[in-house]
Amino acid sequence: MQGSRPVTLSAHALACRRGDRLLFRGLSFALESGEAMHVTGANGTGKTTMIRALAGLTTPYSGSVERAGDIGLLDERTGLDPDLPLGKALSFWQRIDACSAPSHALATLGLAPLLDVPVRYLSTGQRKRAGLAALLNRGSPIWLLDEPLSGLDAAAIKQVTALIADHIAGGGIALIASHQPLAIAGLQSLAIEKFTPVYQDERP
Ligand SMILES: Nc1ncnc2c1ncn2[C@@H]1O[C@H](COP(=O)(O)OP(=O)(O)OP(=O)(O)O)[C@@H](O)[C@H]1O
Repeated sequence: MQGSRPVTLSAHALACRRGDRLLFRGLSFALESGEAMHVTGANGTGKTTMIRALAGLTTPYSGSVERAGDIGLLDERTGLDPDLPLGKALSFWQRIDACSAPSHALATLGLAPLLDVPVRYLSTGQRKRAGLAALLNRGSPIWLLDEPLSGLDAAAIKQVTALIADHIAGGGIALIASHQPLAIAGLQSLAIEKFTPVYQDERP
């Protein structure tokens, strides 16, 4: 997949804010080909915001992001046309991305029986698996996964965990924000702490 091109993702002293509120600051990490990191933190600490900054979808307040390799983002939006049958919705991106045929991903994720079902009729877990199929088809070396296990049953959690492990074993990078434990060997971790501003009372 990655060939001989280097695959890296790093952040240096990253800080992000939403509106007037600083969510976190001073986040640094560096991932290379074959490495994965589990990002944890309480609701609202800024995991999704960090992923969006890493993907270039939002500008960090300060700090920097560097990457070598294409990004594949999985979040709560599948990017699949809700009115199209699943098979056609996936094929649309196949043509745009000039990526591989979706059959492998469909079989792996148990989606083959759902190809004629409009995306809007898919259940939460089916939609999540459809988003993963689109991600697999894209073949991007750097995966940014925002809660990839939410809404999945036990069997699907195993399948998706195995897919992430395969991706890393194939030389990819995965950064995974998840409230759930991840059974992936060698996983690094990054805990985002809630930022508490320190106010200096300058009154006499
Ligand atoms: N568009 C927005 N405008 C203003 N504030 C926002 C916006 N989107 C998110 N926020 C706020 O930014 C903070 C961080 O949100 P974010 O979704 O990054 O957290 P999270 O760690 O991913 O949370 P969760 O674990 O619940 O998914 C939250 O307090 C949220 O209310």
